[in-house]
Amino acid sequence: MNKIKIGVITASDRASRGIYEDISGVAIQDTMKEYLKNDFEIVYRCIADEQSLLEKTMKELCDSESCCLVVTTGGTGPALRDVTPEATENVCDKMMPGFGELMRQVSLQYVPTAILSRQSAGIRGKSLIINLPGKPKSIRECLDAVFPAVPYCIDLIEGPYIETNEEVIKAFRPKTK
Ligand SMILES: Nc1ncnc2c1ncn2[C@@H]1O[C@H](COP(=O)(O)OP(=O)(O)OP(=O)(O)O)[C@@H](O)[C@H]1O
Ligand SMILES: Nc1nc2c(c(=O)[nH]1)N[C@H]1C(S)=C(S)[C@@H](COP(=O)(O)O)O[C@H]1N2
Repeated sequence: MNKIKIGVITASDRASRGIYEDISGVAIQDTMKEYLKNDFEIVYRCIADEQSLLEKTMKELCDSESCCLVVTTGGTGPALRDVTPEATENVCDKMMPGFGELMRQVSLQYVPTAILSRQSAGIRGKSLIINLPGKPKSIRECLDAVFPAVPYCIDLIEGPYIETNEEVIKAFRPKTK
């Protein structure tokens, strides 16, 4: 069986130019290592906040690399160059607004500016794309909230069966009988 692939896309003008280190992209990778029992491979890209480049990269990770999950960080706010949600919407067949709703609700416990994030999620083919904000500390805050629903979502789009380390994060799968 092929190894599961997880895509990580950092959308940051400055991290992509090497002005600062991409702490958030690394935090997503570290979180996946903690969460997942499956053997998996990360497909990582750190790119500028350019909508066409974001769309091209999302398509590449979903279609050519066959990532069952693609997690993005950055570019979800109101700034002129923040276009990650638009890119996500353009490449997705269907949007999954519940992810953004829950992440904003949980994030409000940490920062009042959580309402500034337009983060969302959506399905492209057999891939789930989830947007996270750019701030390094937001990665775990958001993923801990939504990840319990991710394995079942991937079941429903006919992706691989994802198993989690239950002492870290517990996947919820509704009983089918
Ligand atoms: N990938 C990242 N790694 C480390 N720190 C980050 C990253 N993304 C954002 N940050 C930090 O969070 C702050 C706010 O994030 P925000 O996404 O608004 O940055 P930004 O100024 O739009 O980034 P950029 O100019 O690189 O696109 C940044 O100033 C930076 O300190
Ligand atoms: N959990 C969490 N969510 C958060 C934040 C945070 O620090 N933690 N920062 C907020 C801020 S200040 C902004 S501007 C928006 C958008 O961030 P982005 O443009 O880096 O994606 O995310 C918000 N969501």
